Formats: sequence, C-alpha cells, structure tokens
Amino acid sequence: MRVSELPTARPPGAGREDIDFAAAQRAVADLLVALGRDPGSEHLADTPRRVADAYAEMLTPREFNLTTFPNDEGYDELVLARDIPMQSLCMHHMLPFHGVAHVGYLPGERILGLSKLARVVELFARDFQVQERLTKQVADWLQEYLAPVGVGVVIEAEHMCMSLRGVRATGSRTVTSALKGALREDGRSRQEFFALTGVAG
Ligand SMILES: Nc1nc2c(ncn2[C@@H]2O[C@H](COP(=O)(O)OP(=O)(O)OP(=O)(O)O)[C@@H](O)[C@H]2O)c(=O)[nH]1
Ligand SMILES: [Zn+2]
Repeated sequence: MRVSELPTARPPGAGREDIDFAAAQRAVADLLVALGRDPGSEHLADTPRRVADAYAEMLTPREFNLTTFPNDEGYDELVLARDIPMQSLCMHHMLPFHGVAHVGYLPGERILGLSKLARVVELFARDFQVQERLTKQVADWLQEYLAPVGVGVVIEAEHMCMSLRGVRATGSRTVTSALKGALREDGRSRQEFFALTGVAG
C-alpha cells in the first residue's frame, strides 16, 4: 500500500502540491530587502529560488510503500530502530531542529518492514513541527496502521532556535516520548523500552 493512498494523520494542506513557488520566491526576495540586503548582488540574485526550493524539499516527505509481513513465528518482544536521523523545521521560528528518533513496537499479527520505521519519522518530520506533536503523530500513525501490541517513540533533538539565537543554549537537547498500548501500560515493557533507547524511564 502506497502511503499517499492512506488517510494519514498528516494535517491537510501539507505537501509539495500546496507550495506556490513563485509566491515563495517573491516573499524571500521581499524579506531580503526588508532585512536591508541588496537583492541585486550576484550572490543573492538566485537566493529566492534556492530558499523556495530548499523549503519545498524540507517540507516534502518521500513516498513509500507501507510493507508489512505476517508475524508467522509469533515474535512478541520489542522491535526497536534506534538513532534514526531526524530533521524537521520548528513551527515557531521556521528554523531546523534535528537529532535522532528511537521507534519501537511490540508486534501483533503483522511485523513492519524495518526501514518503514525511519520512513514514518520522515513522513511527519518534513513539516513545520512542534517536537511533542511530531513524537505523538509517529506513535499514533503506527498504532493505527500496524495495530501492534504497543508502540514507543522517543525523539532527542537540538533546536536551532534555542542554539543560534534567543537563549543560545547550544548543545541542549530536548527529549520527548510517546507510548501506546502495552508499552504505556505494562511497567516492565515500558522500562525495557526506555532502557534500550538509553533514556531513563
Ligand atoms: N514546546 C515546544 N516549544 C518549542 C518548540 N520549538 C520551539 N519552541 C519554543 O517556542 C517558544 C516560542 O516562544 P516566544 O516567546 O513566542 O518566542 P521567542 O521570543 O522567540 O522566544 P525565545 O526563544 O525564548 O527567545 C520558545 O520558547 C521556543 O523555544 C517545540 O518543538 N516544542
Ligand atoms: Zn523555534
């Protein structure tokens, strides 16, 4: 099943088809002028196009197949993809935040193609985001389409809006988690999940 064919938990209006490139380029050119920069300089001449392209790319997740397999062996322990690289854009400042995601689940009737754990992170990260919302969207989406016994998502990220400007707390990382099903309710599973992600639970 192609992911674009699923009614995802993504908010309507996100995606490349909603991007007006000409308007985005004009807006970047206006911003440069508003910031007192000379848009006629050779270095800046193509910058509105580059910035519009860069944001369009950063806001567009790649399409993928949601491939699952029958859980023939009845595997009932945790499956965890650790240290999935994650890049997103902060909703409040439009600056990047980046780090890693750890995504795990306790299988039910189906197991998921392993790469899909990283692809689901990208599906929601390529958007203007709030870290808490991103974390929960990944967990909710896996719960809905994989129907596992439990799901756990941890994201550890550094926000450029906290590093490059404002409080300038460079190196500080924010940790968020979302747990569902047995990983939320069963103390032992929850502890094991946090132990394997390396986050104190
Ligand atoms: N909860 C949450 N807050 C975020 C996230 N990304 C950025 N923020 C925060 O959003 C807040 C916006 O606060 P404002 O006071 O309106 O913005 P600001 O004046 O730029 O704030 P400072 O960053 O403190 O200078 C800041 O505290 C940011 O750190 C996120 O993913 N989750
Ligand atoms: Zn921010």
